[in-house]
Amino acid sequence: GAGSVANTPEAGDVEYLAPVTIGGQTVNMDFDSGSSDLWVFNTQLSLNTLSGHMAYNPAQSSTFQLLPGSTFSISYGDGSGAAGNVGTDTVNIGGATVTGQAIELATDVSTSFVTDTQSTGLIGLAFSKLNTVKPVQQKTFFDNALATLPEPVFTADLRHNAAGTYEFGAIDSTKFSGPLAWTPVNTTSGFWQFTSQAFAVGGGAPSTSVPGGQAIADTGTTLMLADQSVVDGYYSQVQGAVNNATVGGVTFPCSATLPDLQIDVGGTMATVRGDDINFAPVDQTGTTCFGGLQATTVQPQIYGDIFFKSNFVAFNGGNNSLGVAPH
Ligand SMILES: O=C(CN1CCCCC1)Nc1ccc2c(c1)OCO2
Repeated sequence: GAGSVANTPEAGDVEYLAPVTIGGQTVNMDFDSGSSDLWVFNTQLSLNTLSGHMAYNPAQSSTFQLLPGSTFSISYGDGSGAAGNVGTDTVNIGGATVTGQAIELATDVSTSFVTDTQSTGLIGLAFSKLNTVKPVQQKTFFDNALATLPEPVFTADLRHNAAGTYEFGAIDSTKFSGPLAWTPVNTTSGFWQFTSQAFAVGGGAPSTSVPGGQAIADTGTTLMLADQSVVDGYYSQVQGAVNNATVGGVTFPCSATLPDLQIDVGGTMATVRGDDINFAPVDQTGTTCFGGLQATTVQPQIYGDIFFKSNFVAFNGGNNSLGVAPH
């Protein structure tokens, strides 16, 4: 059946966590449409590493089974990572249930995960070809659930400083306004990748083509990482915006009024609210603010939580497409 869980933003909308029940144990996890491993803090880790975290205890689960000789090792674009061994267990997310789901048990996690005590790990929702388990690659929760879901979809409803929803198997049309604009997804890279070739600022004239012209929908990335041409075009319309090498990106006066950004999603222009592009102050006085739109030199572009706060997104694993609508 379908499943629906509330998600909760950590302070500053840095990441969005939602409850996952693994072998009867409910833990809060980071749902990440930009990766394809489900890994958890667990009782193999040292007490220092576990301090402040919830942890999955496979010994307490009657349905856990070790996958002898299986290991995983994952590293993310921000340089963080985790590694360990692997078993299977029953996973239930708001009623959507998968038996025999690969549960990757970290025996090593990088610092940013240790300090992020609200997160018990990640649930990857990109395509299974990116899964890092060896010697036999494993499937994501969504991939395993596809055949049994009423509809082959999951949806992300992320909000600024407020609870939202992750839903599996149904599209709740009360969560967005107007029709969903559907775009085909290119699954070659293993991401939810689509064409994004133009942008406009504050309702101005659309740009011409953006180099590379590809983007991925990534709930696991906090910001919106776009081509330099988009970043330059947008912040040229923000008084006092500067590239601030000290803090590592574009900042502007917190008092600035930020224009909306219109961005191409498979031929339809989606809007990112200017308010959401004012991400956070970088100083104690709240004078200088850090932009939610930043440049990436790698391709594809990465449309993270800044994009999702203005747009409800449906991920269709039946026909490999994305549906986007304002919310
Ligand atoms: O690494 C991530 C997302 N990642 C998801 C798992 C938790 C830790 C953060 N995003 C990211 C951050 C910076 C990047 C990048 C991707 O690609 C280039 O620079």
